[in-house]
Amino acid sequence: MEELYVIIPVSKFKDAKTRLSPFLSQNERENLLKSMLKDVVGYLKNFIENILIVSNDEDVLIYAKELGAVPLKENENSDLNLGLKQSMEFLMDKCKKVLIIPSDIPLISHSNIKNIIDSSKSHDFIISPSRGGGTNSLIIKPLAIEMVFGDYSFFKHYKNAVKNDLNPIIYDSFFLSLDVNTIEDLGEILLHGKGTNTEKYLKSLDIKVDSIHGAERLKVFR
Ligand SMILES: Nc1nc2c(ncn2[C@@H]2O[C@H](COP(=O)(O)OP(=O)(O)OP(=O)(O)O)[C@@H](O)[C@H]2O)c(=O)[nH]1
Ligand SMILES: C[C@H](OP(=O)(O)O)C(=O)O
Repeated sequence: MEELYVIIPVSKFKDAKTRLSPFLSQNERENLLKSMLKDVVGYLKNFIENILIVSNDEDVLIYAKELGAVPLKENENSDLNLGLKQSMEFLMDKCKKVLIIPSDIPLISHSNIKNIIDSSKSHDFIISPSRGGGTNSLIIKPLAIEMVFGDYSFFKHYKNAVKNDLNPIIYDSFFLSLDVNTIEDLGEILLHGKGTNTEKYLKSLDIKVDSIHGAERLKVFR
């Protein structure tokens, strides 16, 4: 039985990063998701071979195989939380713990994810917050708690861990907290993501970033 398996949930390419429309076209959003996924899987492969990608999109599953991940076809009429539940049911008898990581955190390569992986040997619940109250990494025993990704999921997951006496640990990381959802987030990747596939792709679109210290920190334009 493996110590740890990574689960990466990925939406349909055509539904990728809807909050970046119309700044990015549908094709550009699909390519952005592919670049981010390549960064996430490529970095994790330095530390762990067992990576499962769950999706309802056959093209995502083909891409998963190209990246050296195990593809899992999501059940029909599913969603993010049900897809994660299905993945953990599939892995129940294959690994002791799972590391759930979203596809949209390309700065993971600048984080120290190895700390979390090493800590998972002695802790059963390790969670990293995303900005806006979400969850950007989660180590648990399969099905230890209900998956409630969505609004304020970090607090809900943490509260559930306390209720179930799982002794939750919070792993705070700027780079892990930065999931790409808004145009301004693209600016953060251009600033901090030097050398990532995602930064290269954004530069290929001639997207630029300026510091403005206004209503938002960064102005992102093309
Ligand atoms: N398997 C699966 N993954 C999903 C689903 N919905 C979102 N995801 C993935 O879950 C992670 C977090 O999702 P979000 O941050 O909401 O990303 P998103 O849905 O692509 O972005 P928006 O369209 O802007 O909400 C990302 O890796 C998504 O690709 C789903 O229904 N099934
Ligand atoms: C899925 C959700 O991501 P967000 O929409 O907060 O980026 C979450 O982290 O629970």
